[in-house]
Amino acid sequence: MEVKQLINEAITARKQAYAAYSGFQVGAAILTSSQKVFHGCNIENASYGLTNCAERTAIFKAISEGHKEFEAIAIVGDTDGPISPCGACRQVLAEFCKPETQIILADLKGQSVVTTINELLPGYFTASDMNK
Ligand SMILES: O=c1ccn([C@H]2C[C@H](O)[C@@H](CO)O2)c(=O)[nH]1
Ligand SMILES: [Zn+2]
Repeated sequence: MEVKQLINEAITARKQAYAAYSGFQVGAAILTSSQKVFHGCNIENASYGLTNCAERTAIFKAISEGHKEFEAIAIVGDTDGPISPCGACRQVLAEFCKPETQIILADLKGQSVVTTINELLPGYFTASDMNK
């Protein structure tokens, strides 16, 4: 699947955003190694800290349906230039992205960048860091 196609899937997913407090809608689409696409949007809460970002929604949906291998994820918001995932999402991405998994960040104006987890969160904490 083309980068542009996955961005379009994320743009479609964004329409489902529940952004009652920030008014900032985000969409995500994750492509599994079996070429299946799962969608996600941000889901806010009156207790603000309980908000789930779009990319985590997409990842959790895929994981909960038995898909753990990912080729790419696209994340889209109405930013000036590619959206920047929050720290919590970077750590969740680190759990499930391979070094070569394409992390596609985009805005609505056609600007995008393809990056990797090592670029987004260098030195991230991982399971193999634990002596046990
Ligand atoms: O990469 C991002 C950045 C922000 N948000 C959401 C969280 C919150 O609902 C709103 C404003 O931060 O945007 C995402 O879903 N993904
Ligand atoms: Zn986030």
